[in-house]
Amino acid sequence: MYGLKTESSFDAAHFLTDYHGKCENLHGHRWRVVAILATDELQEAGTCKDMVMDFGEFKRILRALTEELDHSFIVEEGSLKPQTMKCLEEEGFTLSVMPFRTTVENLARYFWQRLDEAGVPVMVVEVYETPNNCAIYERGRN
Ligand SMILES: Nc1nc2c(c(=O)[nH]1)N=C([C@H](O)[C@H](O)COP(=O)(O)OP(=O)(O)OP(=O)(O)O)CN2
Ligand SMILES: [Zn+2]
Repeated sequence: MYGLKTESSFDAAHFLTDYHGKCENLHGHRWRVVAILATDELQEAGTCKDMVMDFGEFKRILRALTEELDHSFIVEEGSLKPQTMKCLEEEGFTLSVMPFRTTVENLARYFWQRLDEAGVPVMVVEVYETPNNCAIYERGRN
């Protein structure tokens, strides 16, 4: 088994719905996303011969995904009143609406699924919410 690992980070705001503690309040993180690809065989020919995939392409794909959320407010769909959403939009804030509670576990699954949809052989995604706290989502556990 061959593996390839890269990472990308983004800054965003969020809050946890139905959380009883400080995380129920709007706050921010610098989320660090670490992605690991895995394949049994390397590519056989061409510019990517003997590679899992080109690092440049892997980094570009992951960075594009983190860039989508960078400096946005990640909001769980339905967690704010429609008029609140309207006001935030009218104020010009960038909202990233997600169909899930914005836990680091769900964000790890989100990035795993987006990488899978991009056609890369993703095995594991780790998302660090703080330097010490990380959630992991792995192939075969979806
Ligand atoms: N299993 C999970 N637990 C928590 C999550 C989560 O996504 N999954 N998220 C949060 C909050 O988002 C919160 O921002 C993180 O809280 P905390 O660990 O307390 O982070 P701090 O940086 O504030 O830690 P301090 O040690 O207090 O500085 C909570 N739990
Ligand atoms: Zn948080």
